[in-house]
This record gives sequence, structure tokens and C-alpha cells, in this order.
Amino acid sequence: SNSRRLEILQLGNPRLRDTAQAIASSSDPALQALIDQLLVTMHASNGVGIAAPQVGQPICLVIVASRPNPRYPDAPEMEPVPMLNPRLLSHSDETVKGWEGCLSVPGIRGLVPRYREIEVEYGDRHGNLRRQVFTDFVARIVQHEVDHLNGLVFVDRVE
Ligand SMILES: O=C(NO)N[C@@H](Cc1ccccc1)C(=O)O
Ligand SMILES: [Zn+2]
Repeated sequence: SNSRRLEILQLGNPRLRDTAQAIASSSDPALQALIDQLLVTMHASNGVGIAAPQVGQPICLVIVASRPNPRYPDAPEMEPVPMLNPRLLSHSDETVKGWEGCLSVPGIRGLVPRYREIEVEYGDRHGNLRRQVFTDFVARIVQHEVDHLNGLVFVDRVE
């Protein structure tokens, strides 16, 4: 199917809204360039996830990309998943505490409680709507990235 035009939600900062204006839909070539830039930035820092606001783009776009690397040697392998307008549909009651770091909070780790299982609805990079269940470390990354879209970093959740 041809790539559908998915309106990507913009984050609240009115001052920055105009810069986000340029990347307002999944059919915009600037969006594909931004996704590729996020992947490069994330890999350059041995990240396993990244959110667009971390590179100054106030739009609802994250990438979840768990893989074993020097910073997270036990991380499971997965294909990187860009998510437009990610939305948590449901979650387990069960939470698990695990160590997290953040590319925007360099040099520290914290023990953060996260839901063990979540169901997420998001647009893929072509604007197709997807629903997927994530568990354990990958579910942790998703929750960490969605927090960034709501102005939260992991240190806000350390108990
Ligand atoms: O800062 C980011 N993403 O926003 N990157 C984090 C992602 C992350 C999330 C949860 C647990 C471990 C790691 C990183 O250290 O690669
Ligand atoms: Zn982060």
C-alpha cells in the first residue's frame, strides 16, 4: 500500500512548533531523513533507543532498537523500530526494576520501575498503524522513550 499520510503529533512547546511544522506527516521526505539521522546518532552513542526531542525535534517520534552493545551487553537483539505517535494501549500490573541510562543524562544509571509488559499502538515509518506487545527490556526502552515525549527522564522515576 502507498505510504499513508499520518499526521505526527507535535509536542507542546509553541516556541518550537514552527520547526516541527516542517515534519508534519509520514509522507514527508524530511521525516525519513530525521529517522535516519536518529539512527546514526543513537548508534554513535551505543544507544538502544532515542527520542526526537533529544535532537531538538519536538515531535512524537522515537526509535526502539535493543541490541547487545558495550553499554548493555545483555540487551536482546531486534530490528530498530521507528514509532510515530506511540501510544500505550495497556500494560501489566506487574512492574520490574531495572537499570537505565539516558543519552541526555550522560554518565549515570538509575534503578527504574517499569511495566513488565505493554501493548503499544504506533505508526511505522511509512505511516501504517501498528499494534505490538513488548516485554521486559524492550518494553523498558519503549516506556523510557515515550517518557521523553512527555518531558520525563528516567531520573524522575528512580524510587
Ligand atoms: O537516552 C536514550 N533514549 O532516550 N537511550 C537509552 C535508552 C535506554 C532505555 C531504557 C533502558 C536502557 C537504555 C540508552 O542508554 O541507550
Ligand atoms: Zn533517554
